[in-house]
Amino acid sequence: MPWQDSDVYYFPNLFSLSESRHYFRLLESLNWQQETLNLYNREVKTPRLQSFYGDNGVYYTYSGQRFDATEWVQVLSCLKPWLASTCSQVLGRTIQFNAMLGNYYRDGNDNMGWHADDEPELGQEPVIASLNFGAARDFKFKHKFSSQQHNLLLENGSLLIMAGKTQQFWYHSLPKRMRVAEPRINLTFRYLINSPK
Ligand SMILES: O=C(O)CCC(=O)C(=O)O
Ligand SMILES: [Fe+2]
Repeated sequence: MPWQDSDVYYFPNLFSLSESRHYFRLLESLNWQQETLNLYNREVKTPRLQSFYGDNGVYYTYSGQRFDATEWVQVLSCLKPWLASTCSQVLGRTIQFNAMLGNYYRDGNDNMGWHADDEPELGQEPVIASLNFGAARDFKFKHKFSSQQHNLLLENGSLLIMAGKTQQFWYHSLPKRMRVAEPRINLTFRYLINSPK
């Protein structure tokens, strides 16, 4: 995408309709959980389900809680090297992933608020490869220091890659869409640099 301070690529139809359906069905059986977060002493349920897989010992911290990765399962072990080589071709350097944070949006009410994936464990200029299955949903970008905004429709069977300075300069979000009745599964493959436990 030709946006300033960013390195964003969108590939629709990376998978055919029947491949996407097949993946959606397989991915429905990941260990989806609705996390409860403590925000200002109130217990708040995240407005979506999440799952977290990764190499042995990989974890991430979020809102003061620590999440340890579940061991890889077959569908993810297959997607991971294939996605890493796809990203390596796109970016022209070797890309690896050691974790996958998944999001399950049950319908258009489920959403994700504005954030940047800029935690220290993601390192400088992280590469985040995001696969989309099921309902098409709007995905928004908002520049951190100017008024620029962009909208991308993330369709069934598509890939979004965010790299370079994207997380440093932009927030992104997945807003509610009341008219969407179907579920959506999103997989974000990442590389986490963990300090020793
Ligand atoms: O569901 C999406 O496409 C957004 C996922 C996301 O931004 C994240 O997991 O950090
Ligand atoms: Fe994100």
